[in-house]
Amino acid sequence: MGGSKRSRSGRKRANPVPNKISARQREEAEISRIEQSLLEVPRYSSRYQLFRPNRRQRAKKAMVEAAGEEEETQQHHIFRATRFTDFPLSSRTLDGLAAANYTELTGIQKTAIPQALAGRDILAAAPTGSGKTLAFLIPLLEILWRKKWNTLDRLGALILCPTRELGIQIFEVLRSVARRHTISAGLVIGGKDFEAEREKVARMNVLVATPGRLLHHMDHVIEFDCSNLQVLVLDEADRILDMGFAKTLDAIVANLPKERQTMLFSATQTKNVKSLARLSLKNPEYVAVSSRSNKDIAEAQNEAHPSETPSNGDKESNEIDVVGTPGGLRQSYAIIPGSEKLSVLWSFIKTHLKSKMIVFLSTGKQVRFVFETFCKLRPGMSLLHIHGNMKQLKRTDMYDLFCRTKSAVLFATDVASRGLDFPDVEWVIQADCPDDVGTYIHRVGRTARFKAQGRAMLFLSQGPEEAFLKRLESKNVQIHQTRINPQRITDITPRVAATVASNQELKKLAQKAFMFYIKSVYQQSDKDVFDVREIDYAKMAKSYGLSNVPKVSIKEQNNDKRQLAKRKNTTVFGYQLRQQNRGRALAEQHGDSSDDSEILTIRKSNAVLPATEEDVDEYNSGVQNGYNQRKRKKRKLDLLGKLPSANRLVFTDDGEAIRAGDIVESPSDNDTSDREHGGIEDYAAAVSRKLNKAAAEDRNLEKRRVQSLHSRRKVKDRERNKIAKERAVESSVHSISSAEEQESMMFSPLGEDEDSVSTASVEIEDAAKIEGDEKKALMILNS
Ligand SMILES: Nc1ncnc2c1ncn2[C@@H]1O[C@H](COP(=O)(O)OP(=O)(O)OP(=O)(O)O)[C@@H](O)[C@H]1O
Repeated sequence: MGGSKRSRSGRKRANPVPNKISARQREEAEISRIEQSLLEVPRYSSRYQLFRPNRRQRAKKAMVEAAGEEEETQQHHIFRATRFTDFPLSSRTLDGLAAANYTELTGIQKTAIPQALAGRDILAAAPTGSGKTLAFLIPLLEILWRKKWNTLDRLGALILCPTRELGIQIFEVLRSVARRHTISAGLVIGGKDFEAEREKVARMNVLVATPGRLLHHMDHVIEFDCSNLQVLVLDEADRILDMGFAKTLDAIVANLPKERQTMLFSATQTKNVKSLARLSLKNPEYVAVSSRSNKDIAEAQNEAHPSETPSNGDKESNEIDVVGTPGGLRQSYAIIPGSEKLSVLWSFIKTHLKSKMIVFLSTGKQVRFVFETFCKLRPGMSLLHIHGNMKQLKRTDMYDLFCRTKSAVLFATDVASRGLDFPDVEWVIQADCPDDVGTYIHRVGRTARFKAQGRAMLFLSQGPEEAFLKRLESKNVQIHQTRINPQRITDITPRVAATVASNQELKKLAQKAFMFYIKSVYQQSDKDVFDVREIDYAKMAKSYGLSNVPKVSIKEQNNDKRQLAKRKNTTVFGYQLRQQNRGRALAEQHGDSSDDSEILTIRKSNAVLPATEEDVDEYNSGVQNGYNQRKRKKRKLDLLGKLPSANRLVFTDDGEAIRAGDIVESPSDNDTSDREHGGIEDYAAAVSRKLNKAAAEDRNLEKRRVQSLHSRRKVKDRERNKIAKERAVESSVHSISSAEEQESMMFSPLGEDEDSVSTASVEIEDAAKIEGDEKKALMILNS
């Protein structure tokens, strides 16, 4: 056909595209240029190290430093980048970033992106609101683009995050920066239509997912193939790696190829080698960036090496690396009596009517109670609430509404504490003390995001909670005391009491909020900070508008996981895994189990329980196990005549905790004979008496059953013998049987019949009747 065409005029025209490069060729040239420049990206490893260097590595480092090579590697142009355009990125990604108004790099983006682009495993820690999302999304897009990923290649990248709202948020950012890429991406989170997702999930190249829902797809969608996965990202990695998600994560990782790039991001990064080992990281780069002036603080952390042992109690000190709070954040705390918290909170809201704030509370029940009560008291600004047990649609509505609104209060559980990027939040109030420093860091991180300023206020109850300040101090969290002027506090207790008294629903809610709060304090593992015995129950109940203190009983279990594990001859880890399956406990912890009973039974656990409703959703496989365990336990209790354990703690109406074994109940009680005891020995004797009595009853029952079985069998035998005897007579008449047979029949068990007469007279009468009938029949035959 030739390389040229003729024009209409007949003149020979040169080929229009002899030198023009096709789009494909251009892209290939771009890929090879980028790959070339990434070949030289040096590792940080001589400065940023996750694992303690061995002697040889230390010697090598010393040599490198002596030769001044260290300086040289850090001078690589990629480390001097300040804008996205300084990085070797595809024009597709750069266009997407520009369109979304991202131009300058943040600290974590500067340090993490080059290492990630070079294909290395990464453990990244940077303060909240410092742009970690882009730090993993950009490399992920680039890696798939360089590999020319398309639909036929199936799943190429997977991003796991702990909550649904965070999943939605990450997906939105992905959509905005990947607008010029041709890959497909999907969002897989709980609370959405599974069937609708299942059709699409297998066709996606990138998935943003919560662990439970993803595992559900892995288990139920045959076509869902992850064997080609290139990149795995764990956002809020320490949360996903903790005990709450352990089982699900392990199951997910088992479905993924070992040859992949893994990236972990969080503001409170885990350095626990054991939990990291589950991800099979390959020589990971540890990238930590502090808030202050966005400078890397890896040098300071070089000495702080990860713990090899699972921690007990103070989780942060061993496992979690806290890289500080955002630079624009001012933090303060106030010490107030627990019973005055609601009044102080109300007064605070009333003096900040134009602000946008988040109020964190421990349980879903408290969130609902405070929200409903404050709504009724009408503070004069919008009130919203979000917690794990809300319907997903309502949850998303609340999230959207709070994002859009300029001034409002959002009452929330820790479901909203991680990763969420609500714009322009001015205040974060922690009305209840957070579980640990990690939770504190994430909660306050909902304000002062990126370059914004923000304020955080922590309410600590007088007493043990003040010890939380020491925890913050140990992690260099700068926090200042604010003294509350009593003159400026409006005591809302009478108004709350009147509102609660006039509304039965609210009263029930108040009771539950009270009980679940006590329970949440009791379940905390840091006993120096959280102590139920220090709570003034009467005052606390009064502040919730209740005239009586709701009864709360707590079943105490052994405090020490290790001891328990030892007794059960299992590892601590094994014990913790079993603990996670307690689905109901999870639901209760976050507020909204369906248990309406007045008396709440609390089982203590030191295991870190999943924190959100989706955990419950996602651990539904575990729920069945928990249910069976509870059923077994209930049967055991029934056997004990429903006697409680001697170690159980029971709270009196005055809030005093006493052991069940030490209770002397009133004579009016039904079980007085057994329960009137003054000490553990009497109590044990009572239990043992009860058990012996139950065992004796069981034995009698069994004896009677065996006896009746015997007598029935004898009657049957007798019947059989009668018939046999008849047949023998018959055979002698007709000469059918042999002589031996006749003999055996004649001497067969006739003697026993007499014994059984008394026990089965009715049957014998019948047998005699049959005998007579048969004889008649024979006679007729013979005649
Ligand atoms: N390079 C950038 N330029 C401008 N804005 C940015 C940049 N990187 C991130 N941001 C903005 O900063 C905010 C916080 O980012 P992001 O949510 O990624 O923080 P984070 O570190 O993941 O926080 P958290 O620890 O709470 O999850 C977002 O609003 C995001 O749009």
